[in-house]
Amino acid sequence: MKIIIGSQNKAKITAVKNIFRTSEIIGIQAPSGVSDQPMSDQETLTGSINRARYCQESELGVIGIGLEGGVMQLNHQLLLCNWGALVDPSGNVYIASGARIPLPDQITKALRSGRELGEIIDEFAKKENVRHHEGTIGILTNEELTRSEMFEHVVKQLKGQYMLAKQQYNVDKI
Ligand SMILES: O=P(O)(O)OP(=O)(O)OP(=O)(O)OC[C@H]1O[C@@H](n2cnc3c(O)ncnc32)[C@H](O)[C@@H]1O
Ligand SMILES: [Mg+2]
Repeated sequence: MKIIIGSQNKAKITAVKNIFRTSEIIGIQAPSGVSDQPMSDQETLTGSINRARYCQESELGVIGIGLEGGVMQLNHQLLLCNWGALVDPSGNVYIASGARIPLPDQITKALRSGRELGEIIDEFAKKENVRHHEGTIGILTNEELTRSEMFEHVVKQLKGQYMLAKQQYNVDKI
């Protein structure tokens, strides 16, 4: 079955390809409908659902996947957060979140001044395009966990929920 991902980010596309090995998979630009830098779990989740729905509705009979990175506040601290959504050919929505990790004060301050994490982390790590490679999660975990590995966990949770629903309710036929 064809899968359309709402992003052209390499780390996101690699994650989906590594989990759905046999399907035809493409990435397209899809509007998240939220800010470029989501600042809460709710906003990040909404962005992933909007992207997944847009992709699913762009072609008949396909699966749409949206993966969205953001930050959220917990106990006066900002944490990196990630959400994913899968919309199946019948329009059912499955959601899952990824690993979370606190952001250093220096990054939190820059985010609170309105800048995007993608840009801040490049400065912090003295690298270019971190968002397409190891990601913020990779930099902050000394590369123990990369951005595409983290998204692989999210995609596994999405795929698993969808496969279970398919077995139990034959969702694609509803
Ligand atoms: O092209 P898209 O799919 O939008 O990919 P993106 O890298 O911009 O990723 P998101 O929109 O999902 O993430 C929102 C913001 O948070 C940043 N971000 C989130 N998680 C990150 C990570 O692990 N590494 C680097 N940047 C991250 C990202 O660069 C954006 O500024
Ligand atoms: Mg983005």
